[in-house]
Amino acid sequence: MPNKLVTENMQLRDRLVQLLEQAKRNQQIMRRHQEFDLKFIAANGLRELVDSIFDTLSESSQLDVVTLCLSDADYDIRRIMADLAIDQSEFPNLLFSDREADLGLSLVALKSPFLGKFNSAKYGALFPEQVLTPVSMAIVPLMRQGRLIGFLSLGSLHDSRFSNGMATDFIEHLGSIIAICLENVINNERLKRIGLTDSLTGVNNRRYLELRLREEIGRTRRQEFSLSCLYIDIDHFKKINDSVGHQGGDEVLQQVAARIKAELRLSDALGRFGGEEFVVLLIDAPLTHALAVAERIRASIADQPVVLSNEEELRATVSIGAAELNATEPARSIEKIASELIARADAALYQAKEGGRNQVIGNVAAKAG
Ligand SMILES: Nc1nc2c(ncn2[C@@H]2O[C@H](COP(=O)(O)OP(=O)(O)OP(=O)(O)O)[C@@H](O)[C@H]2O)c(=O)[nH]1
Repeated sequence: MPNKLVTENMQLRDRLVQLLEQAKRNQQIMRRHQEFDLKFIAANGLRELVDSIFDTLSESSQLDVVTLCLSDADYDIRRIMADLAIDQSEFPNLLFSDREADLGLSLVALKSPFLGKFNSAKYGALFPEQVLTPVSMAIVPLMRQGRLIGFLSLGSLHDSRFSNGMATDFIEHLGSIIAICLENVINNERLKRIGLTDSLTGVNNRRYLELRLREEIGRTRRQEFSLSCLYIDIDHFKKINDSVGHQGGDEVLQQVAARIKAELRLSDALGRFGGEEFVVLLIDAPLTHALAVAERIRASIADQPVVLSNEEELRATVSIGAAELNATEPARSIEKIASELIARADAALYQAKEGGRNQVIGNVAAKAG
């Protein structure tokens, strides 16, 4: 009898040790999950979130390949990435689907995680050839408010890593956190763009230009590089509206904005300042450079007719005034310096209009004074 008790006691002790170990392991897993959550939630913007999804998951979960596929039928997310100067080639594992149908039925119908062997016919779209081909995988649909916004795909070169019947709680939780964070950063970027973008032409608006000008003046003061400003106005725009209608006029505005943008560097800033007026900030550019850019813009608009959506063609021209920030500005408020720079470019524009339009004038006198 005592022997039986001793054996039972030992068995219970063993069981207790096992349970304690299990509890410790669970606690470690929980802690790791919380670390994931915190990293994703703390990501400051789209680039940081995508970086953190790939780095954190590949390293901490020892996965051989992680891909993220986002539904982007309107090209909206890719446009946001371009505006944020995020080069898509930096993220070969970030994929986009233009249409759900392109992903195949088996994927679109997936409403909860799938764990199992990799099957290229069904899931090849999520692990394209340029990325590593896994042996086993977990595919996690990313859902927001009942809508599929993409897939997170985890792949391993070991066939036992993911198999049918494994618990999916953690993976489901991971999917919902990533879906919320993605939606959040993308919506934030959309909001920023709405507040600082001109809805007709898609270029920045006046508010953005004014904020950016203040920033650039501050930088110019600290680093002593040059900053120039172009004030661009479409000539006789009232006549254009009168001849092709307001909608045709809107199309001219869009095409002029696109032609100006095509002549600028990525670091320059273009904004629609008012009706048919645009302002460009040329970063690290003295007046001579600004005049050359302005001349290219003028020619790119005057030399090619604008073709409207109804195929009607018309000639448009612009007048441009240019001014450079005076590097030896006495210490005055940034607001004052900003408004004077714009006013000097505007004064040069006035001279260009007076001089017969379709021309560029630089505010040389003001620069010297
Ligand atoms: N289609 C369209 N027209 C606009 C928009 N905003 C302003 N306008 C028009 O732009 C015209 C500007 O005319 P004005 O300021 O008289 O100048 P202009 O005819 O371009 O003549 P100059 O600048 O002297 O060469 C007005 O007829 C406005 O109604 C817009 O968003 N769309």
